[in-house]
Amino acid sequence: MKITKLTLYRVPPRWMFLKIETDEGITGWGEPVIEGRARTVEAAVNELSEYLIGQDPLRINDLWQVMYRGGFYRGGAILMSAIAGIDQALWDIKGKALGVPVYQLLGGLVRDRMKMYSWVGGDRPADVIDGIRTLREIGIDTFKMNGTEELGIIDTAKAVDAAVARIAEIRATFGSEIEFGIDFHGRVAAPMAKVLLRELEPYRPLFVEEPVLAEQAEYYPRLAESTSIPLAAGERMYSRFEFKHVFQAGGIAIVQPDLSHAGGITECVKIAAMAEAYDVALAPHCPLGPVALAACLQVDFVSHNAVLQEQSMGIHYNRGAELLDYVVNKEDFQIQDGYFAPLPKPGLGVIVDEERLIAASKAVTDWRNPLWRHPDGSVAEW
Ligand SMILES: O=C(O)[C@H](O)[C@@H](O)[C@@H](O)[C@H](O)CO
Ligand SMILES: [Mg+2]
Repeated sequence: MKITKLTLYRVPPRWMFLKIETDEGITGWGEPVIEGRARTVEAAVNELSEYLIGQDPLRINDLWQVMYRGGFYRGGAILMSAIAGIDQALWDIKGKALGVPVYQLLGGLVRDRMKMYSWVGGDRPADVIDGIRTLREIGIDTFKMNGTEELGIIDTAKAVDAAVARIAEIRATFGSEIEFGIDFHGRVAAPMAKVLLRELEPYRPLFVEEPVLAEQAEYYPRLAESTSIPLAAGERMYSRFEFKHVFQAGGIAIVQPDLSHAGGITECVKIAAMAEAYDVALAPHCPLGPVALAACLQVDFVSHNAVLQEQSMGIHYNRGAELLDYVVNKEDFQIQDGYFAPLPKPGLGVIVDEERLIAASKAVTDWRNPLWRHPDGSVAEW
């Protein structure tokens, strides 16, 4: 079998789909994208396609090494997201060629269903109580929300009180009937992370995510010493070679590699295995589309240490399209009592509505994350 063509579709809300065609008529889909830099990843995928056209798509490991090691400069968000989407599509092709879901190619199921969580509260966390109440009606009992708005390197007791009051209200309203993670989203600097973690301790969040920016990872073990709240990170780490430092230093209880940013299935199964060796849980990051989610689920169902799966249904970014809008087999992604079932179809398990993609790609705009500023006019972490 040989790869014949790569086609990219940038579509609302902020996703990009990659179709890889072969000379045997089997097509694979991937979702290579960096939210807000889709055109940059598009260029990277087009450059990498030079190594792929004419090659055997079943030699995923070799193609991965060529894409990673073939360039003198490697790693980082753009190149690893381009590799990730291509890798997803190659696994999709392989599963379809052999007539089995990808999880079968990775050793089979370690669980019968996978726990998921939903976002509530939006960019500036608000209305989380109503959001939780609505989602509980469809059986979802695990949530994530942003912990704060903009926060200074050193900020006020008032800002801390606002962040804590929101969480206190959740526990006061729902008790321990629900669970929730709090995403600091990299908005919190190390000094304030310590303060917030201490103040949030009594409310026992399931985890605090990105307690500081990935580039401040050396603080993870120190912050972990100061709290019993499990710390989570990983969406802005892009390969085993970044995660290994986090595993060695300790402090992170849950790693969250993004299947569309950290080199794809080939890389993320390796990260999952490394995490297991360090007794670290896996909770793949996935605020993106259905192909990214399908790739996550394929890894979840073969990883003993997978504990939670993010998905973007109802997320505040999905303006212009919802998670399953481009999916034909929507029924396979149905959530039952807060869990996903294994995707039954060959490959990644998602049947893409290409006609819908083509139409949507004609009206796509370039999504950008907000540029926030502090009251003094300096740039704030979003
Ligand atoms: O946890 C999450 O989903 C992420 O922090 C998410 O909010 C960001 O990755 C966002 O997609 C960046 O544009
Ligand atoms: Mg996050």
